[in-house]
Amino acid sequence: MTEAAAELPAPPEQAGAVFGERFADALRYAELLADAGVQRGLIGPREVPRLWERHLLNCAVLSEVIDEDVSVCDVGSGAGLPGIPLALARPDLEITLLEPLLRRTTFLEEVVRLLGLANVTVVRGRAEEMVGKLPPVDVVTARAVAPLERLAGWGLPLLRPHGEMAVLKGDTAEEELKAARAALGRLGAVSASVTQVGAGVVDPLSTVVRVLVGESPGGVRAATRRAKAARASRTPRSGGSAGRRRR
Ligand SMILES: C[S@@+](CC[C@H](N)C(=O)[O-])C[C@H]1O[C@@H](n2cnc3c(N)ncnc32)[C@H](O)[C@@H]1O
Repeated sequence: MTEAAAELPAPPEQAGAVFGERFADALRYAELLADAGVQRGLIGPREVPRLWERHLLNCAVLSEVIDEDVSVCDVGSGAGLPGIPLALARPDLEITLLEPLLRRTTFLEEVVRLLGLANVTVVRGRAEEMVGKLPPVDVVTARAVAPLERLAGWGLPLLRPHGEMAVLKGDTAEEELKAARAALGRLGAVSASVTQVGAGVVDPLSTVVRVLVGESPGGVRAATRRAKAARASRTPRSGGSAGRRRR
């Protein structure tokens, strides 16, 4: 065991109720973060003593704003936060962990395999390059990835119509939302609010910015682009790849 891993505290009492029958896997995930996660520079050694409260539980309580049996894409998942705690607390969710860095996706794939997380898929890529490549999801989650306005530009186009982005934010949540409101509207958001979750589990509570989209997630321009792409894929073009395939 590394020096950092030795600093991992016993799980708090609430962890049993939050992770239920997957509590042993949550314990294993905390150990993996404290050990391999720190060794590979995916999480700072100073985070280890507060892994449970600040990371696993803080992320798992995001499940309070997520409906049953929906698909989720965790953008910029890093070492699996909030995606892995969510998948452990909510086996009913279909979760995609989207992360561009190979070192991190390698760790995520190892975690998924070691914990046998059948409801999790790891995809390597940048969110803004995944529109049209990933099936649209019901919910996009994120934590510590980018300021809200930029994140919305990446995350909202990944949603299906009437989907929701639920982002864990710190004290700046209200401020960021205020600054991003106009941009959110252009991106197809129909409502946005700040809420707190985790009563009885985490103290302080976790702050979540919730952004709901309407019929055109990603905004009018993105909807037009998608419609054009769909038309192009249906229309065989002479000299195009469809034509070549037929010969
Ligand atoms: C500070 S880390 C946060 C990781 C994790 N969400 C957490 O809370 O611990 C930011 C992560 O966002 C990823 N990222 C940065 N730009 C991205 C993009 N355009 N699309 C998807 N992920 C991105 C980075 O590779 C990194 O893993």
